[in-house]
Amino acid sequence: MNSNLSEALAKAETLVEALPWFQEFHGATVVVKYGGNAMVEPELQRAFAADMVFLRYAGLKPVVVHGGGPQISSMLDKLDIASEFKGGLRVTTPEAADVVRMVLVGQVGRELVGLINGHGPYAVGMSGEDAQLFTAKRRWADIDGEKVDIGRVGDVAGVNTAAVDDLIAAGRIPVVSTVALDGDGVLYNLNADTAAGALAAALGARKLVILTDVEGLYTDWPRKESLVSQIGADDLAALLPGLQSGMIPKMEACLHAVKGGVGAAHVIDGRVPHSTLLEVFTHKGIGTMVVPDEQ
Ligand SMILES: Nc1ncnc2c1ncn2[C@@H]1O[C@H](COP(=O)(O)OP(=O)(O)O)[C@@H](O)[C@H]1O
Ligand SMILES: CC(=O)N[C@@H](CCC(=O)OP(=O)(O)O)C(=O)O
Repeated sequence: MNSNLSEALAKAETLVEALPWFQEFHGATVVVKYGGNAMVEPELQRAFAADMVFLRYAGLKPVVVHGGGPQISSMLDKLDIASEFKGGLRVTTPEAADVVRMVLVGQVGRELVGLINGHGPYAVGMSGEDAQLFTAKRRWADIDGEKVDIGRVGDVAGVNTAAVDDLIAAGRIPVVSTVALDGDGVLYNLNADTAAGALAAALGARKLVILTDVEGLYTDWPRKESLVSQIGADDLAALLPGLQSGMIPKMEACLHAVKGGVGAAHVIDGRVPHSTLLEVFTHKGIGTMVVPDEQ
């Protein structure tokens, strides 16, 4: 067999390997959370945008929720506004909340919408404020069992999926920026993992996929051998109090999603190009998978 033909056959095998997953996930809603740390390379952003369009053409219904922590930090630095994290959440003054909205809605969200729409008229950006997608309520950080005031940081008090449902029904790819108002119209900064978990549960999504800058969850961070490939909801709940920094909202979101009826929640390495496709369409998947307890 000549080398051109064997190369072509290898490609055909890759496509055929994906067939069961195309069948399994046809018509399924998948919420993909794209973390700010996984979008620092332009090439990775382009690959991510192509993957979302691929999912759509493969018959899935992707909904993107994006972060932008590093991008917010860099804008706050430029504006000389101090910022720190407590329990994985940014302490947010009213002034910082305006910057968070400006960066997430006006910059990061726009860039992703533009990249996806390089492939056709699919992406529509929206903020948690639009059509009351999210209603916020004040959130405190939990530091060693103590409630700590972190300002304008919101938890999700309610999700109204109507506008997202409309966009999905029209064949669009919603791209969600995670700021929201409370009942009095006060602006809150929602952690993007938290918002993605809540949205996945409210939509009855089949999967939540969280792209970050690490291979997955380590039970004993950063010991390499402690990387978890699969964990049940109860075991994860037992592990949560011992987790640190950015992993806290991520794993809380996974737990919230699977407890809320989502089939599985994954934390995967967004530094790997096309990691979402590898997760959805290959036998082994990648990263850490959180499953409901009955599995
Ligand atoms: N147990 C853990 N397992 C994996 N990563 C961890 C763990 N504890 C802390 N981390 C840190 O969490 C980071 C991911 O969170 P974060 O920086 O908030 O990412 P993102 O911008 O994708 O939301 C990793 O880069 C890693 O440094
Ligand atoms: C309350 C809180 O921490 N909000 C986050 C919102 C952005 C985010 O979650 O971005 P990543 O997904 O890139 O971490 C922040 O201000 O950084």
